[in-house]
Amino acid sequence: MLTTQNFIQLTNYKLGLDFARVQDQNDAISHYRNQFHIPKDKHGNDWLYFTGNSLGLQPKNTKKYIQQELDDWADFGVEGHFEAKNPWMPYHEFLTDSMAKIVGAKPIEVVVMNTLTTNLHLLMVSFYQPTKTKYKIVIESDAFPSDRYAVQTQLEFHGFDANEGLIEWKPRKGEELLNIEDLEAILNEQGDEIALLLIGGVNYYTGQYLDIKKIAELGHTKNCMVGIDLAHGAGNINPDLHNSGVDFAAWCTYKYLNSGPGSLAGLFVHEKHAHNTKLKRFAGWWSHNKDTRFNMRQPLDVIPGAEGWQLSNPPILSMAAIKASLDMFNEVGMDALRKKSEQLTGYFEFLLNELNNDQIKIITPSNPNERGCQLSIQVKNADKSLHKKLTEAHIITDWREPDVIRCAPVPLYNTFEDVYRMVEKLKEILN
Ligand SMILES: Cc1ncc(COP(=O)(O)O)c(C=O)c1O
Ligand SMILES: Nc1ccccc1C(=O)C[C@H](N)C(=O)O
Repeated sequence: MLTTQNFIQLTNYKLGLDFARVQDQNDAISHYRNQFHIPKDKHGNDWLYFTGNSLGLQPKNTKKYIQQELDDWADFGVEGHFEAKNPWMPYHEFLTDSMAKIVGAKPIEVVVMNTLTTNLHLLMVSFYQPTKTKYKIVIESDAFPSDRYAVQTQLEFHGFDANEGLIEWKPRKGEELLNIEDLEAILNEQGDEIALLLIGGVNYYTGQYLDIKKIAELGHTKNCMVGIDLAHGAGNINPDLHNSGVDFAAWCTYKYLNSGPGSLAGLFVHEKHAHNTKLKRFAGWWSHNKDTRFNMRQPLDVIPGAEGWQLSNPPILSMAAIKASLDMFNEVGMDALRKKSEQLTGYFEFLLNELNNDQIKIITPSNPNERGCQLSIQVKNADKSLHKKLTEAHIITDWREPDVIRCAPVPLYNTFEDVYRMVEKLKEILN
């Protein structure tokens, strides 16, 4: 596998456009790019799209999958719940096995439902059970704002002061990345007061992929519940959720899982909690035993496992888009994706380092085991003009305040040539 180190050893090799093209020719999964709509400029040239970490591109099959459900709705009305080609009553079950594979879970641990922040709240209803003395929540200091707001309002909902109850796991002074030893220190000092750790598995800003298993071990040693936000992890890295031992996790499907803007989210509850019917939860009729759901007037009989956290009958049109994407993931497999991803991002990192420009600094870890595909490029004395110039050249990255351009070469549809051209343009703008 080509890592950054390999690239550096390849000193005799011209690492320019020719190299990028050879890499693309040798890429075993390059044909998947043709299965996506790639936005184009007015001359018909493909944009260089590096924002799959915000909104993944549309698979060409998505329309067909949604059209199938529209046709079945037209043809069968309510009977589509049973008569549709993919009957709507169990539709979410068609997504479970593929989704479980993507995050390394057992099928009983996974369900697709709601949206990410909604799922985090529902999971906290069950897994944030504070007492008067053990009530604090740890998040990473630069958690995505939605997670921070969710946690603050959970604290307030339970009658605690959100400032006092929230503990931030911070990078050390002058650094951007988190150290697991610092989380350990927080737990050693305040573990008796901490009820929950809710951590972004891959940080949205730095792209740092944290050691989820270690976080779970540390949290559990102090009897804390451990939850992971996998928004930037699902479809990007292999989080091995079941073996990690985390209690719960949630993620969206519109980033690396290419399921469309605002699409439904994933939820994971570890098998060890699957049969604990005593866990508090907010329920709805979709939490209830499928065999007796339509008998009506029944006391709640919760489905074991993740499905028992569902509330409502789900939006099938959104699920159809998820199915289109997951069928592709199932075919390609996370191992092949990760393999290419490490090469593609390694190449990107190499080219950026070759620029040798002290105005820019990659803040994402250089160890492939501590990152997904995203590189976050900090720009000294930044204003947004660099990002604007890239966008004007149809190189789509995103800008995150105060000074970072996030750039995610996605192995399913980005090429080595995309990466090469992006860095060439960056060089031109910086000079
Ligand atoms: C880490 C993280 N958490 C939460 C969210 C919010 O997700 P949603 O709007 O789907 O609830 C996002 C992205 O929007 C995110 O990246
Ligand atoms: N859903 C969106 C809608 C509009 C604009 C951005 C988003 C994002 O997903 C942002 C992403 N979570 C991020 O890491 O910045």
